[in-house]
Amino acid sequence: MLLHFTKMHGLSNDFMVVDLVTQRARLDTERIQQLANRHLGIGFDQLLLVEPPRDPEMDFRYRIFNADGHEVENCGNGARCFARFVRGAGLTHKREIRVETQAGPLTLRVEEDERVRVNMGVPRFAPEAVPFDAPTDAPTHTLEVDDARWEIGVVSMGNPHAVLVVDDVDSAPVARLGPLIERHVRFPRRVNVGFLQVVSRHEARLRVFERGSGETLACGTGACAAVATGIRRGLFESPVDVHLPGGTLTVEWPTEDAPMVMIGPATSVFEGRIALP
Ligand SMILES: N[C@H](CCC[C@H](N)C(=O)O)C(=O)O
Repeated sequence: MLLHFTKMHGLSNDFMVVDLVTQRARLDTERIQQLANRHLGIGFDQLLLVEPPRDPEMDFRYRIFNADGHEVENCGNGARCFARFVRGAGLTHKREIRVETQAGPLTLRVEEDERVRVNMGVPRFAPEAVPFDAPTDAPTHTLEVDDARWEIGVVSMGNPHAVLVVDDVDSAPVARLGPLIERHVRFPRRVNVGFLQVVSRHEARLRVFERGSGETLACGTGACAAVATGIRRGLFESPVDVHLPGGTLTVEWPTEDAPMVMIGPATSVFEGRIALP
């Protein structure tokens, strides 16, 4: 069978988007790994599946798979691409779109300028919500990695994030520390790892070593995690512009019990078809 897909990106975090409302396909872990391969397949950081909702209150079901083929709870850059995809594909004409994810409901709003505003929900710091092995939800935790002790912020944006503050993201040990923290024993479901440089109270630079995909050029939930842990550590005030290698996201979090809002672009690159056995 021929599977139709659209290649998209959010600040260079790239996705294969598949409409499973009007198509049928079974994509198992091995097949997703093959499709993610940048030499032998299509190549992407994540696969996004558009499915009919199970909850009648929702417009769509939004499923996310990392390049390693495993399904995950949330993807912020993907949510923006999802919103623009379903409108571009004529699956909805709404500007405010409600989607169900593994992490719960998300509200996506396509603005007049085609940027997308995503209500990312309330960040959760309780260790059991991440999950993370720690006695309390303190603003920072000490993690022993590579014979050194690192102070990290830990938060769930639906998916797990650990955030380290560094002096300069350009020289941060992303390639060395990223994989070690991603698979650290205290994170039973692994973790996304953010390397955060504080520029001012309203500005940050960030690189993210993503769980299941490696370093990406942008990470939406990572930007939210950096702001959430940063505000809790007294480093930022809302709103915060987060500069990632692929571009800038604006993150708003007016009070600790309020939902976090992320605003940014979403871009379609090409449409394609690929033969599946
Ligand atoms: N690697 C993430 C999923 C994709 C998140 C990222 N691409 C974003 O924009 O939020 C995880 O395993 O939780």
